[in-house]
Amino acid sequence: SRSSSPFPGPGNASYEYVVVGGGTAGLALATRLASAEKSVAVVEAGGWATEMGNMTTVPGYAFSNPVLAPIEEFPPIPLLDWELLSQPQTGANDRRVHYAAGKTLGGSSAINTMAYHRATKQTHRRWADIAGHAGYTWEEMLPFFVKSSTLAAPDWDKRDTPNATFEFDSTVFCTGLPSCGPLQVSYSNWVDPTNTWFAVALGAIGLHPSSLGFNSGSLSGGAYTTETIDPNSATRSSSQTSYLSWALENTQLKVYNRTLASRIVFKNTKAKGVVVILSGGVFHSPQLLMLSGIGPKILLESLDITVISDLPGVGQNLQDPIFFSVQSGVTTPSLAIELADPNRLEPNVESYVNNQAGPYSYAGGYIAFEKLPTESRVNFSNRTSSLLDSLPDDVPEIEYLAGSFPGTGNGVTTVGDLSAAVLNPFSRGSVTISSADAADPPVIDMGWLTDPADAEVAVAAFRRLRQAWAAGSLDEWQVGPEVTPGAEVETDEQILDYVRANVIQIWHASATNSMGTDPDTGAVVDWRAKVFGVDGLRVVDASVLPFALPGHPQATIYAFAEKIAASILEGN
Ligand SMILES: Cc1cc2nc3c(=O)[nH]c(=O)nc-3n(C[C@H](O)[C@H](O)[C@H](O)COP(=O)(O)OP(=O)(O)OC[C@H]3O[C@@H](n4cnc5c(N)ncnc54)[C@H](O)[C@@H]3O)c2cc1C
Repeated sequence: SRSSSPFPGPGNASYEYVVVGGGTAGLALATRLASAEKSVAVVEAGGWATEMGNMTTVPGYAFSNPVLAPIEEFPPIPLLDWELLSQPQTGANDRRVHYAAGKTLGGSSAINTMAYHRATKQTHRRWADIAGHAGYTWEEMLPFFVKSSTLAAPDWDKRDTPNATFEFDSTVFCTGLPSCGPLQVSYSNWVDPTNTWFAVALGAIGLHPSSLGFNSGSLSGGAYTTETIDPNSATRSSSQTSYLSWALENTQLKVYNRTLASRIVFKNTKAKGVVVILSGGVFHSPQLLMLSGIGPKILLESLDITVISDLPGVGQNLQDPIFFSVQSGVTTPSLAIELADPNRLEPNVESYVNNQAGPYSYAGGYIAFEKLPTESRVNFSNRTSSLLDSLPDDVPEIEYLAGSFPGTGNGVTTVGDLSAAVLNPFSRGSVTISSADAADPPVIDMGWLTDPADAEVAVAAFRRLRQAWAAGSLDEWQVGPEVTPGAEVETDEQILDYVRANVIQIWHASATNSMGTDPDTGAVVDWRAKVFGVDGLRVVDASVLPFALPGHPQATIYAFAEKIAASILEGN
């Protein structure tokens, strides 16, 4: 761990490649370019995540990190987080939401909740069609998923949960070879007992365990997820601990951290330096483009910013999957109880430190995906049905997640939480700027539930959650009536009110600089991630995904960074 940068300030140094943003994609890409003996500098606004002690390294803390607070009065954590606050969400009772975004080397990979899985085969087909390039098909992307990661099989002894064993597909990974990728992917060395129950409950409503897991191009049914956890130390694997650590030992990569990039400098329409690769993430990359004169002309002119390229799509098309839950009291042991009980502290710390196991080694467990069944769709409007029908066949509509929290009294020691995420939002948000100063935060509107189709899908998903709770398999374990929202919330209208009042983000916002073929239709970058209308500038991060990926995006963002690095090195 380091407490300060080993590198001097930028001065007049020059590089072949400058990567702006040392986050998930940025460090993966910079490492690959540096390992090919290119001169590369990374400019990162944040410092080192270890300045917050072990908050970001211990998997068991991933869900209790205060950075997750999605509320207007959130606790500031400037060493990790950009402290972004959204615009009032008109579709969610005008709430303003704190939206965590990693401000540290590693970016959001240093604060995320570590679930690792890939998208579906037809998601990649859709991406290839929109990008106008076959390089985004599953077959073409798989080598980059493999190149970025190393899989460790579950350690069944440490997991020690006989009813949570499963099959998985290791053929889509590199396992244990020296040439495997730096990102460590494994299964937690502990299982939250509540998850084993939820797996049964989801099975009872038709979401059966997948024998492949979620890394083989299919997202259907349930599985214990792979996580970005280093299996040897049971600590977080981020782009900093994996790629950057290696690069600092083995390449000439320069890192300028605690350095805020305020704009990209152009000579005519050519970015100064050989190539600038912008990797500031879904909110800051569009902000930096606009500050640099790339974006909607009318807006830029209104802020006295010289227009370099009039690209109306910059900051538009934001897609942000939402989620909400149904909760009941439960009687099983749980992560929440383990971490809250002072009597369990010593044995749990001992198990973690000496054996890399126990609750502190755990981040996330069982998740499930589905297209809503026919009976859930009967009340959909024709418009909603046809929007959903326009998605590829293998793209799930809903993700289910399980969790637990300390109890609420009245004999309830643990609250079991079943959540649903609406994966393909038809609502659109935006990122814009209110000044020409990089020190002012970007203006973020996620657009939650502003499209009625999302509201219909959310109500249907909510009813599926209740079906899972009611499926019978949870009876011996569930205590009392539903805690949240409670049985009085019954009609579609009441359910939607509850959703609007309580929905939060799952931190997977994307597509604010969408990839495509035609800037007139809102595309910002081409298939090589090159920005339209200028030279020497690419954007490589979650902002250029053409749409919200089904489920958790980090696996794809690493693979995408690998793909663009390879493409640059091939001269594309
Ligand atoms: C709380 C949370 C939980 C999540 N959980 C999961 C999960 O479990 N699984 C999953 O797959 N995905 C998860 N995600 C999503 C995933 O982590 C992100 O989509 C992904 O990490 C984004 O990568 P990126 O490269 O686009 O941006 P980031 O990793 O955010 O990197 C952007 C970097 O740019 C830097 N930067 C920005 N502006 C400037 C500037 N002006 N000057 C210098 N530097 C700048 C930032 O400090 C940051 O380091 C989660 C995200 C969050 C926030």
